[in-house]
Amino acid sequence: MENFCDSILTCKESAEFEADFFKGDVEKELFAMRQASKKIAEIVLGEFGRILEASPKILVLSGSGHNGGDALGAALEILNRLPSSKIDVFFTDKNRLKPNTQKICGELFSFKNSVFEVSEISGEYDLVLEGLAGMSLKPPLRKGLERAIVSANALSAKLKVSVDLPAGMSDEPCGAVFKSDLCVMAGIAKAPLFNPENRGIAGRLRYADLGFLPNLKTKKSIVSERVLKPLLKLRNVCSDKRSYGHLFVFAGSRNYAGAALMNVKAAIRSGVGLVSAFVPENLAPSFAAAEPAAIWIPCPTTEDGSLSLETFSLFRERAGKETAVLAGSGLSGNPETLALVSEVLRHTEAKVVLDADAISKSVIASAKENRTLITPHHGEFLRVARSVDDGGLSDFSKSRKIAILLKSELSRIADGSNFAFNISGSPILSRAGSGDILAGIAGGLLARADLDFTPFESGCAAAFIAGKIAEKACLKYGENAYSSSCAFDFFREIF
Ligand SMILES: NC(=O)C1=CN([C@@H]2O[C@H](COP(=O)(O)OP(=O)(O)OC[C@H]3O[C@@H](n4cnc5c(N)ncnc54)[C@H](O)[C@@H]3O)[C@@H](O)[C@H]2O)[C@H](O)CC1
Repeated sequence: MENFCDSILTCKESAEFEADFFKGDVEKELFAMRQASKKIAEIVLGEFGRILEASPKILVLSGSGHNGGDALGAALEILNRLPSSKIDVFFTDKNRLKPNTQKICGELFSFKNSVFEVSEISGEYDLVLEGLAGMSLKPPLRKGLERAIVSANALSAKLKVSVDLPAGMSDEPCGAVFKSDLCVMAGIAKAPLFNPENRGIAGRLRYADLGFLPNLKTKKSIVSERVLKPLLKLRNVCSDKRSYGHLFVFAGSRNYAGAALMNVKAAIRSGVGLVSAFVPENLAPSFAAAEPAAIWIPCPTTEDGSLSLETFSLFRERAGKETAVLAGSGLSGNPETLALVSEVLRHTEAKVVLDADAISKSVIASAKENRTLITPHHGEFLRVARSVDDGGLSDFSKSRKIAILLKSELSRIADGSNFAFNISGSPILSRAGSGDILAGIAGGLLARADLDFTPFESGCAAAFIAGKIAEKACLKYGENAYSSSCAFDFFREIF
């Protein structure tokens, strides 16, 4: 199994690793700093250029460490790409800049008509790049830094970006913390960003992989874009649809019809060879018109319009062909429908994804060990588990031997041996339909015989892909004027 995750280290571990890796080699450090600066600028302009002006007014907040150098370097990169930018720079201690920070600072200030030093943090900016302090911050905060953080938090700006981690955030609480909209972790993903008490402070998290951190097996990790590698391979020329697996979907009901269609469309676009969807009989014709590539199986329903237990015989006629089963999206909590899902689980040898209503104690009791992924949001998870904290997630996955993709603004994937955060995506996903698409991707990937993903891997890949689709969709639609059904246009841009 390829490792699809990158390590998370504490600030202390990161500082120790970097000290050992760079061994004070200033040229090597400068190279890393330029790479970090470039990646930060690329993320800022690539993803958020849409909300900045063509001539942005930028404030750089620089400490004397390398964090400051990265922020100054990012401003320099932005200036090179948007030459009419106006840049103000505030230093906490200009006389003590580290040599590389000093060097980048000199390069930035050589643009005399565009770059100015300011002695206080005030005014209005399009973009704030905060590099006041990073992983080497030692509590308690000195007064100057604390004042700078407080003033920066009071500033009005379209986008506040913290470099590596927000100033004031560290392994231990230090007091004031810079509040950002975006945080670009440089070289190493830092643990404080993932502590529950810090969630939300740093805004959207992104990772600038500088390629110097080897794969260290850490307790917690972030999903890496390497997860896409198997999906970017050319398909085998001597293959047919069966080579890519067959997903059986049990989804939709009278009140939640669209969920089934979302599941199926997402699964098909995840590359699975065949999808058979068991849906309420009255919905099948319109679904077939909307997605003719799927096999729509009209199924008998209960009085309230959800799949009835009689559907089981339709499954039995086809059983054995499925390489994965996806059940639950829009299915309703009707006990008869849940009994159907339990019965299907008892009679399939395939891997399983359970979503939404199918995340119930009775259904999970029928799931086979090490073959199941559940995709709950917090409320759904609390129906079957005691706690949504990291420990609760690990304990549940370990004791039940199932993988969990717990959806939230920072989704977590665990399977008892592995624990990963997914950082792709944005609040554009906080709308109806996102979960159905996510479950469809997870089901589609899990069914793909050619990939042979574990439930944990398919959870990681699905969360990462759904997030990346959201990032691409934002560029076209912004975060508001968007519908989940537009997501299908963006699969091709990801893999
Ligand atoms: N190691 C490298 O060569 C590279 C690292 N990169 C990234 O740079 C930052 C870390 O840089 P570092 O210089 O180690 O630390 P900081 O920028 O966090 O500097 C700390 C900063 O804060 C001041 N400070 C410390 N404690 C306090 C306090 N209690 N109150 C006030 N101020 C405090 C200290 O004086 C410094 O000014 C990290 O992101 C790395 O990944 C580059 O990307 C590449 C090269």
